[in-house]
Amino acid sequence: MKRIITTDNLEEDIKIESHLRPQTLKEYIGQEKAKETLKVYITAAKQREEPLDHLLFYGPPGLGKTTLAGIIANEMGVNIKITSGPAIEKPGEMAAILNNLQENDILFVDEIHRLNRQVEEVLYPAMEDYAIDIMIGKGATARSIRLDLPKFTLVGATTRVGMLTAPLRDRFGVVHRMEYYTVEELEDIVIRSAKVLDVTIDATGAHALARRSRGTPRLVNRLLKRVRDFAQVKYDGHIDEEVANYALDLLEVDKEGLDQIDRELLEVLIFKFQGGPVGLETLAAALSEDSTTIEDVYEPYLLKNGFISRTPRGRVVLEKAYVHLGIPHKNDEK
Ligand SMILES: Nc1ncnc2c1ncn2[C@@H]1O[C@H](COP(=O)(O)OP(=O)(O)OP(=O)(O)O)[C@@H](O)[C@H]1O
Ligand SMILES: [Mg+2]
Repeated sequence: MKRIITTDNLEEDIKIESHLRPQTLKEYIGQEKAKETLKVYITAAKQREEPLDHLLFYGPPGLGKTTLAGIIANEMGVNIKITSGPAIEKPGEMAAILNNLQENDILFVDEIHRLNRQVEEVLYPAMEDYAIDIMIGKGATARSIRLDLPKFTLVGATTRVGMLTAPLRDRFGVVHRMEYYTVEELEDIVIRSAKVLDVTIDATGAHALARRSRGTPRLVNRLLKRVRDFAQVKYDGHIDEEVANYALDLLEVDKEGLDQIDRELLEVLIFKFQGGPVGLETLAAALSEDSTTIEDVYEPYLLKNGFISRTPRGRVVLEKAYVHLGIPHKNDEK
């Protein structure tokens, strides 16, 4: 079964996401700290007619990294070239991309932690000196020549900042961690999206969707889209709390935004491992999931919301999980 609250970019999102993407910093809701500093950098760079410093955004999927990169290009009035770590296989491909940029352009590299080492090395001089070194000739006559590049800004995005090599990370002038959104921010986002999609939603409906969206704009938009169908077919096209809850219950997304898989993870921790601590690999095996998916996709939300915690000896379940799942907890053991 496809997980509705996966934060992955599903095919259904791609169709609507392009419409729903805010185009300016003003329309971009939340991430106040990032916005404040970006505004200053953008204004300063424009005044000096220079490119922005290289920027790295990291954080869980669906929090608006790609959107923000597009907005920055927009606000700077420059072009953006979009690519991703796994898409570039050879150093020559990276060199060609860089060489085709125009002055002050933005190169957005999604999943930048997945660049291979040789490709990554092309970026070092490019980021530092706006130049690339290319080898010409072979064997004894081989030599390297330096080719100047237009001044550009690299915007990198990653869900796994820990996997970035130090030389790459150090070349970013600004490193920003994306935060989960508050319920209020998600309400604003979903109300805005509803306008774009031409559906009516009231404050109670927006609240119901926002609460179950795990702090993630991509999810609140996806839930909106699903709920819209229910509203259209079973109600008169208007989304209020009742419609939202009805649809979300059918989709098995609970009031804390947890779905079947989250609950299963918690139950496995509780029943199979007596609440932990249990190592990531062991947990992954018990769930038949791979450990990176657990670490990148499931855990961040559970950690952030106090359902589990990470200890040096492994993951442990917290009180809140027992309460939420209605499982009696043997507190006396502690
Ligand atoms: N701050 C925001 N305000 C309004 N809408 C937002 C905001 N951030 C993200 N969105 C919406 O959420 C969707 C997902 O955002 P985006 O694709 O930028 O996430 P991402 O962090 O790049 O995810 P991934 O890591 O999967 O690439 C977009 O369609 C966008 O409309
Ligand atoms: Mg993205």
